[in-house]
Parts: sequence; C-alpha cells; structure tokens
Amino acid sequence: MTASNDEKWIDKKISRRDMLKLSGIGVAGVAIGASGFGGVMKAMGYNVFEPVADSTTARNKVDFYGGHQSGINTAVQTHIYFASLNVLITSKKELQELFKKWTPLVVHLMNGELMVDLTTNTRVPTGDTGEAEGLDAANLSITFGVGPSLFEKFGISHLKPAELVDLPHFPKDQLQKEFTGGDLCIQACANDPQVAFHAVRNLVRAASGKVEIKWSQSGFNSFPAGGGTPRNLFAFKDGTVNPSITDEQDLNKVVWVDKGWLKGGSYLVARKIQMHLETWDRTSLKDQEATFGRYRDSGAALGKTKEFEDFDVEAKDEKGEYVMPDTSHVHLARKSGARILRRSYSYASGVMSNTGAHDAGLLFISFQKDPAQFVTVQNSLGRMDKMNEYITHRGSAVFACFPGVQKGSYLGEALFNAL
Ligand SMILES: C=CC1=C(C)c2cc3[nH]c(cc4nc(cc5[nH]c(cc1n2)c(C)c5CCC(=O)O)C(CCC(=O)O)=C4C)c(C)c3C=C
Ligand SMILES: [Fe+2]
Repeated sequence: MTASNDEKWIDKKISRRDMLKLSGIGVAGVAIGASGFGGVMKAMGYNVFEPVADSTTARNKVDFYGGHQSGINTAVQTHIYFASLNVLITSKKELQELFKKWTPLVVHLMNGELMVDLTTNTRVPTGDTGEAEGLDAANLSITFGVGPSLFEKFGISHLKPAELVDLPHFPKDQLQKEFTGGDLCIQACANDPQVAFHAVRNLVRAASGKVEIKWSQSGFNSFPAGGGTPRNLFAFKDGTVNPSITDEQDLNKVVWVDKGWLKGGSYLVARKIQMHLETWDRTSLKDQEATFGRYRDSGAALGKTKEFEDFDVEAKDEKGEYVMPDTSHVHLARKSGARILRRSYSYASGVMSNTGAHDAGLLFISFQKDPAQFVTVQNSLGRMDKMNEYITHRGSAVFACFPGVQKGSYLGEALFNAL
C-alpha cells in the first residue's frame, strides 16, 4: 500500500462492522506480521501509543473528553448496566496502570468501535467479545467512581475525601450485603441494552484478574413517543423536578465538587429499591396520588394542572389541610431543602424466590457534590414517607466519580498525581 493510500485509510472512520471485516483478513489466511498488523491498526485509527480521540463522525455519540465524566450531565438514556467491583490487585502502580489501560478502551466503546483487537489469530480469544457488532454508539456514557473501601485497601486513606463515607443506616433499610458497597463502580448507560452491557463486560474482561464484579444491576427507562418524563413501575412520572443538565451554574451548586483532586467530579449514590408492585396494584388511585403528592396521569402536583407547575408544599385547602399531604413523598423530599440530580432506572429481575413476588423496583441513582445532600433528603423521607408501605431498600453504595479527562490524560489522573 502506498503512503498516500495509507493516509486515505487513516482518514476513513471505521465502524465496528468495518473492523470485524478487517479482522477477517486474518481469518482468510492472509499473512499479516506484527508490524503489518500494526499498520492495519494504524489505518483503523488505533495507534496504541497515542491517545484515542472522540470520533467526529460516529452516530449517536456522547463525547468522552471534557471537564466532567459522561453519564452525569448527559441526557438520560433508555438503559443502564451498573456494576460495583472489588479490586483484586494490591499495588497503587497496578491500579494506576489499570485506569491508564481502561481510558482508551472507554473512548473506543463510546465511539461505537470495537475494543482494540490485537490479534487476527482465530486460535486465541478475540480482543472484543463482539456482541455490539452492527450497533452504533447508542449514546453510550461510561462513568467511573471509587468507593470508600478502595482507599483503605490501598493504604491511601489520607486521600479519601472527608465526604466519602459509607451511608448511615436509615430507618426501614433492609440492605443485603450482596447489593451493597464496592471498591469501584462502572455506570454504563446507553440507548441500547446490549451496548451498555457490552461496555461493562469488555472493560471487566480487559481487567481480568485485577477486578471482579461484586454486584450489578441492569435497568431501563421508557420515554413517551413525543418525549417527556418517563414513568416508573408505579406508573408515575419520575424525574420531573431535577436540576437542568444544561445549567452549569446550577450544577456547580448541586452536583460538581469544587475542591481537591475530585474537583469537577461528583458523588454517586446508588440504592437498589424493591417496589412491591402487588401491594401497589391493590391501592386506589386516590391513595396512590396521595402517596406521591402528584397526579398520576398529568404528573402535576396535587392542586395543580401541569407537570412542571411550581407548588407550595405548605399550601392548605379551605379545611386547613395540606393540599399535598405532609406524609407524601414529594412533600417530604421538597421540605428537606436539599437538592440532588436524580438519574434512576427501573429494573425487573424475575421473582423473589421466597415470596414469588416481582423482584422489581428502582435502581435509584443520584449525583451530588456531597453525599450529605442525599442523606438529608433520605432522613426527611424517614419513617414518614407514605411510600415506605410500598418499597424496601435492598442495596446501597456511594462512589466518588472522577473529574473529566482531557486528551492525553487518563481516568483518575488527579488522584494518582496526589499520591
Ligand atoms: C433520598 C432520595 C430519594 C429516594 C431514595 C427516592 C426514591 C423514590 N422516588 C420515587 C418516585 C418519585 N420521586 C419523586 C420526586 C422526588 N424524589 C426525590 C428523592 C428521592 N426519591 C426528590 C428529591 C424528588 C423531587 C422533590 C421535589 O422537590 O419536587 C417523584 C415525583 C416526580 C419527580 O419530581 O420526579 C416520584 C414519582 C420512587 C418510586 C422511589 C423509590 C422506589
Ligand atoms: Fe423520589
């Protein structure tokens, strides 16, 4: 191939499909030596010695590089695959190498490309597991966080931000160890469930022997045809009152950490909350609406007509009773005075083996500049929230999500620079 041809190849953006076809060169038996394959890799834009760029031509692509990680102020996608990981390695150097290794792989995944496939030899496992072949980037976002236990494990407790502590026990919590905690998390969200799963699967596979999945949960959000707020499994619009993801000033107040190595990052709180659908389905619509303090169909606050109309939690009717009951979920959440960015997904994972009831609910996820914001809201809901009759908190975790990555840098660099 001439130099000019080579350049033409380099300019060409190559999709997952093209990459598999090229990998097929090896399958067809054409001999490509190590340097030859390096040339093919280069032609594909995969130079292992250079940082990988965000594709400018990929369809449905979320950018990787920027001031913040993707998956926080990213428009909510239809699917999530959330994984909480245990770290098996013990040296700080190995941990740093792991994040350096993951960084370009994440860019490839978010570009809708296959992970770097260093072999065309069909006698060895392929670099990418392949199930995202033919699918585009599907607005994949990938968010990494580190849990409190990671700092203890690596003897770097002095770098653990004071805010990063396990959440306190809340009244009515029935947490199960198998859905709680973790050294690291990977939140993969996409508009295709297989793209989200493929991302986590391949990142964990690339770190084989270094990490293991402690617990994971998939989830979904279904948006109305014309757009708008998705409904949760209790059929109520969920996500109406939330900071705007385009209002950076407001996100600075609510979401982004403004000090230390975590500056530009955020804290992720995950709660796996079972929703007792059978009990809910036996409840009258009036009681359901009193539970949330909103109308089911319109999503408006009780006493209002439009979903996004503001309301006064203290407003009373002519009988002197709260228009929005003071035991309702929204009344108590609003009265807490704390704000968080909610980014939750419904889940349905078969049945509970002990009861035969649906194992379904909400993978509640919120981002905040301090986990104390979540704690304030949860304490306000406390024992009073009428919704407690219909839910059980089963899992819990908190993670510090790194700031965004600039080209040439890698995930978590600020933490490793502080070592
Ligand atoms: C501690 C934080 C919260 C938990 C846990 C939580 C669980 C939870 N919520 C719903 C459904 C709805 N929540 C709604 C509003 C709402 N919820 C929280 C916080 C937690 N929810 C806040 C801060 C708010 C906004 C309050 C406000 O200021 O108006 C609503 C109403 C619509 C909306 O605004 O999104 C619904 C519906 C479920 C089902 C659930 C656990 C399973
Ligand atoms: Fe809520």
